[in-house]
Amino acid sequence: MSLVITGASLMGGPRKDLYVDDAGRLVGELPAGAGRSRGVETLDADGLVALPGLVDLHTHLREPGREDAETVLTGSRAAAVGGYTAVLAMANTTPVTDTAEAAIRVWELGREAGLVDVVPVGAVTKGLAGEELAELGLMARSRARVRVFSDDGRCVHDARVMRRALEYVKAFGGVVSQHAQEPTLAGPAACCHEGEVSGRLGLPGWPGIAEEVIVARDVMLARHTGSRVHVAHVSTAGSVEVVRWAKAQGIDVTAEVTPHHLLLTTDLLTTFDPTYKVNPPLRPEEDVKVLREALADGTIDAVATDHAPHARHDKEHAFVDAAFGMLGLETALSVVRTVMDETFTWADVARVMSQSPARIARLDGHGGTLSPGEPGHVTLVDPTASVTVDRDDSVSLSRNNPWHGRSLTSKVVHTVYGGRVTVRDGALA
Ligand SMILES: NC(=O)N[C@@H](CC(=O)O)C(=O)O
Repeated sequence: MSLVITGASLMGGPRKDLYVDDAGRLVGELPAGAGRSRGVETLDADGLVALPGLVDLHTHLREPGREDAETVLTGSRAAAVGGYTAVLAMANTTPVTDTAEAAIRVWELGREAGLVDVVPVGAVTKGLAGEELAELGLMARSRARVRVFSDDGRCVHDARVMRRALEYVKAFGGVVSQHAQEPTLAGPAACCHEGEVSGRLGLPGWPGIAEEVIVARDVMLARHTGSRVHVAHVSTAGSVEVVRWAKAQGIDVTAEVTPHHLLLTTDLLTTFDPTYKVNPPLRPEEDVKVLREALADGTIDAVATDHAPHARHDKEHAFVDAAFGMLGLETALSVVRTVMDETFTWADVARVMSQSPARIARLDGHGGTLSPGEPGHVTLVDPTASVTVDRDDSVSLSRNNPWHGRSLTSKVVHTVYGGRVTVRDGALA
């Protein structure tokens, strides 16, 4: 059945009706009101902003291995509620996604869930051990069409392995997404940002320089190999400086920032609440300010959630012992809208949360522009809503939600995936 989305403002521009045909493709814009007479399913979007379906470059779905924290199905639900129509599922599952079979399995689970495109990320190295390259070519050529490779959770710290990986993925337009954390500078005990607060609280810290030296090394390796590198969850002003320099040299580098690194700061450590323990750690206000500026000026290409669900028994520990990570899929758009000022337009939101991530991941069928011929993936947002986050409202299996109790601006109301309404009035359809 075809669908008409009526009265939405396209990326904050003029109000139009959007028509999705029965093959799930955007047919084109109709003048407002024209859709109502066509005798097809109608989705009322009066007063809402229409964005191309959001794409998350960095999601942890936990299946296989930790289905008590999240599954492909529950993570897909959280994604849809957050306005996403595609997520890249990180490889640090048990077993690790380091073979074509493992990648196909995740991809199939995503198809079964049927709520978003679940695109597996392949590990760079076998078992994330950082030594031997995983089956990069087989994963790329498989039905799962893997294009993004990452040992996320661990850094590909061996420069020789990183160089090989970059050379290898070049052959099929792949990219290495690096978790930049130099392991001798950020030792195994490090649990938060190294600085004044960690010193005062006596917590072992991980300094910004541990990220920056890897980013600097990797952009040089990308230049040397003529290949493409992506910096996952950039968290410091120094990393931004390196990325800005590298882009100016024409080096093929892209970068993402998480919603939490755009708002939350190191001071939250004083609560000793392990909800705020995340990797890379929350940084000081000075870094947050630079990250926002870099997102606005395009130095940082994308917002990616790093949605990292954890079961209670892994999170509810003393700060030093708790697992790293926080939820993000359901709140990402509202956080971005809350932290970025009015000069950051809806077209900018579409760029950093849909268009650029789709381009970086070489995703088929996520054009990110709502143009005719693109698949009917549409996110409809109420720009005036204010929501107070309640962690128990989540459709994720986990509750490690750092936004609990906070008021955020704007809210995803409906999500349309391939012409099918997956979320209506904020709830799964
Ligand atoms: N981002 C996180 O804090 N956690 C991630 C992996 C990681 O440590 O990067 C996870 O898988 O839980």
